[in-house]
Amino acid sequence: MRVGIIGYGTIGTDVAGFIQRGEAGEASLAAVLVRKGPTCESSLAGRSGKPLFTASFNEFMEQVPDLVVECAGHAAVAAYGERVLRTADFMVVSAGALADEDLYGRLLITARENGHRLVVPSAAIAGLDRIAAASVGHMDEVSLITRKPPKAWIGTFVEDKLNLEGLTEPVCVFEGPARESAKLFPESVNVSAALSLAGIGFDRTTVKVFVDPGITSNRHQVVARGKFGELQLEVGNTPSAANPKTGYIVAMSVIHNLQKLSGPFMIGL
Ligand SMILES: NC(=O)C1=CN([C@@H]2O[C@H](COP(=O)(O)OP(=O)(O)OC[C@H]3O[C@@H](n4cnc5c(N)ncnc54)[C@H](O)[C@@H]3O)[C@@H](O)[C@H]2O)C=CC1
Ligand SMILES: O=C([O-])CC(=O)C(=O)O
Repeated sequence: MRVGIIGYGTIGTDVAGFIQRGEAGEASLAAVLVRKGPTCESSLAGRSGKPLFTASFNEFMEQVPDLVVECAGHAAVAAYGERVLRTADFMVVSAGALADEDLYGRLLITARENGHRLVVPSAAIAGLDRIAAASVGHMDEVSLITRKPPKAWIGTFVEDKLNLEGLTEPVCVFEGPARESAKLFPESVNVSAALSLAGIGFDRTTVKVFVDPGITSNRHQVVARGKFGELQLEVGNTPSAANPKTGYIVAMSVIHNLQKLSGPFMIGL
């Protein structure tokens, strides 16, 4: 399976490294779409030889990837999604982009018409297998509480509202439906979108977001109730050194999905 990556930041670099070290099953790395490009990173050699680094989307797609992994943010999903799905499967890490109903609808139609798939990995959250199965029946509630340390909010609008360095207590910076949280925190609460897509949708999934000076990991608590029974879980993701908003687990989850999609055995669906 030939893979293309859009975005060579924190997640994209990790994903490329895992693939080149042979850790992504049968997947090989065909090309990386960067914003300004070809860079010195074109020296990234490994299992797939040297993948093409390019800033040209056409050149990128000419490498004929079977699957494109988006690791570049909401705008990239909107800019490239339909064009990717005409010729390849599309794995969307920036799942919050799909809170735009119109975009989500167009991506699904394009995928269906062209025989490709839109794939959302679990990424920073857990339990989507159970939530998705549970949503086959009636569900009463799916809720999420996301908490991240102050440094994870640097560079977001939260920085303008709070003195991040001076916080001594957790502060709730959002409470409402997932459709709003996914749009309001494009780099930080994509988990609310993945949870919504797995379960009862963006409007019924409820979300609270906290800046919490008392923690060192990025924490996501999920509660769900319905005909299936109930689920309560909490994950604590180690923040990446390169970007404290993002947990290392995100790239690992992408790699696990590449293993599933390219190989003979699937688990954790
Ligand atoms: N689903 C989930 O659980 C999570 C999703 N995310 C999403 O993943 C995105 C990426 O996260 P990081 O790698 O930590 O961010 P990052 O800021 O370290 O890297 C993003 C990279 O994408 C590049 N880029 C942006 N637009 C591009 C374009 N049009 N073409 C090519 N490259 C482009 C940037 O130059 C940058 O190098 C976040 O913005 C967020 O939306 C992040 C963490 C968890
Ligand atoms: O990595 C995390 O813990 C979650 C994250 O940034 C997101 O959902 O966008």
